Amino acid sequence: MELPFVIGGIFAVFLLRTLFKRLFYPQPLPGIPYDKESAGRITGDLPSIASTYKELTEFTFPIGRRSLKYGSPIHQLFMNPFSKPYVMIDDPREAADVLLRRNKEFDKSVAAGVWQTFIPYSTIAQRTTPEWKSQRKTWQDSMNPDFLRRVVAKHIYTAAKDLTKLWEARNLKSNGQPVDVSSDFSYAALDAIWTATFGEQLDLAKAQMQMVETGKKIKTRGLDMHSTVQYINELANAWRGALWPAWTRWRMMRNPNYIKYMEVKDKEIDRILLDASARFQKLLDGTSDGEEHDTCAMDLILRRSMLAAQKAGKPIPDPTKDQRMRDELLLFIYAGHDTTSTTLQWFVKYMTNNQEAQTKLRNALKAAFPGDSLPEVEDLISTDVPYLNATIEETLRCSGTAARTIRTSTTDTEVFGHKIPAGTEVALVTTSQWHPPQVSEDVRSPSSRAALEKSGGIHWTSKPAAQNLDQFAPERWFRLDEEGNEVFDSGALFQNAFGGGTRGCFGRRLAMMELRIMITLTTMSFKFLPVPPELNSFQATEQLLRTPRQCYLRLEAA
Ligand code: HEM
Repeated sequence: MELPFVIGGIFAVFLLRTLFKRLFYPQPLPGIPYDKESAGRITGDLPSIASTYKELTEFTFPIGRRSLKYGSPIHQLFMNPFSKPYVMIDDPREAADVLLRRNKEFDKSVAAGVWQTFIPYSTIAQRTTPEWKSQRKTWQDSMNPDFLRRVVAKHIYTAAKDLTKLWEARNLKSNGQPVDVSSDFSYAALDAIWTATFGEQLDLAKAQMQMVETGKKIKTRGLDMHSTVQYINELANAWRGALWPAWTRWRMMRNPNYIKYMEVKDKEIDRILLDASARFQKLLDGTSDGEEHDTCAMDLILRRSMLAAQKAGKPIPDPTKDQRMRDELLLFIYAGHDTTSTTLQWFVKYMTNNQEAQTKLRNALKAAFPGDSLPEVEDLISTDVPYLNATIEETLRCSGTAARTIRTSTTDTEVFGHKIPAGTEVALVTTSQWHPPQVSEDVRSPSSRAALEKSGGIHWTSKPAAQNLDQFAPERWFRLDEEGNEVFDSGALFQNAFGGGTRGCFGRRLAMMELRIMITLTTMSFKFLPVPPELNSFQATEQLLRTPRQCYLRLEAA
């Protein structure tokens, strides 16, 4: 064969091979550590993620800890074939900086996923556009502290009381044996967020109590709604490792279960919206703006939109046709249910395993709310109990309920001195559970450096609060003030559990109120006694959230 043909052939094979690799193999971002073996296969990190998941039923924290192995607080993962690498930022300080101060370079990620499929018109599924801002503005007042105190708190309080009654019933039947309470939290949290959003009761904890007392299964509308809501958590798994996310979504939307749950959910929303609209049509007589009739977040928004139409002389809009309103209401339910339920499950586990902290918390609550009965709702939400605040912060830190929060770079930028091209998905660690590898100050962003200087120049890992991070210790959230008094310090550590910045958790105030009420009523009503090791695993099952695999309690009246 002629030499030029041979050379040409070799060149063509080389070219094809390079092209094939470019098209099908992971393309690491220069300078950012990654797993070499993963980069050498089309499926990237998927096999190692799958095996980690198989062994531990979670992957975000264990894979994130690779940063320790690399000695770098930033690394990259090849999560989906044929797509760009994910950049993992495992440094709480730089994560907070991206969330709080770098909104011009990073926006909420809207990669095709569970929200984009299930509730595409809700705020969580959208980039931060002018439309998003206007939609957020419409809902802003539903998280106003006065609205929460006046309208929402009593609903959460009722749900928390129902939970304590359910546990009284469980305790009577249990003969001192441990009982699985994971679904109790799921029911109580859905009871709470459902009434806070729609003003109607689902009475899930009450239905459970009836079942515990009679030993018979019952079927209620509330239980149907619970299964519908739970379905979204299961959906999250469908995207993990999807070769082609758009195809996964297409297939899912044709799944009979998906269709069934969608129908149930749509029917229920239609009914609720039409009932509320009819109620306000009778109430809005033009003499006042009707604020006193609000019973929940939906009422506030619906009444205002009806009032605006009335004032403009336009026909009252049909709320069932308002896709943005429907999806935002559902977002309240989905984002506000499992998150609080999961965090509360971790809370009781930390209490069970830290009896001293539990006693301190109960004593602090009893000192704040003296007397034989539980505090009334007004008293409960207006009294500051520093040890309760510290326990909540520590629970959020240790539980890592939402393990990461994701941003997309909107422009070519840098993190830790590494180039991050526009359109890269950046996964930010939400908890301070270990010390990240150290880097020199000059590779941090200017805003990160300025923030350190402003806060006194001490790096967080050298603070007393940041020692023994694997231990549950509410005390780390206290500092001494000028007079030498111990005071609660919410800034003792970086707390990214709710994300942050413009796109941080919208329901944070509601969530904190709910944690406050649920924790106070349950801790004042019961002692959480130690449970045997075989029911005391701290392993998590990671779906959309990190949920404890086991959540058993041995209760005793406090
Ligand atoms: C302990 C409970 C909760 C935790 C740990 C939690 C955590 C989070 C996190 C990590 C995010 C992403 C933030 C980001 O990307 O920066 C988020 C978003 C969100 N959360 Fe929560 N959440 C909780 C409770 C709630 C509740 C009760 C609601 C009720 C309405 C809620 C509504 C939302 C909404 C609407 C968003 C989307 C915000 C946006 O995209 O702009 N969350 N939450």
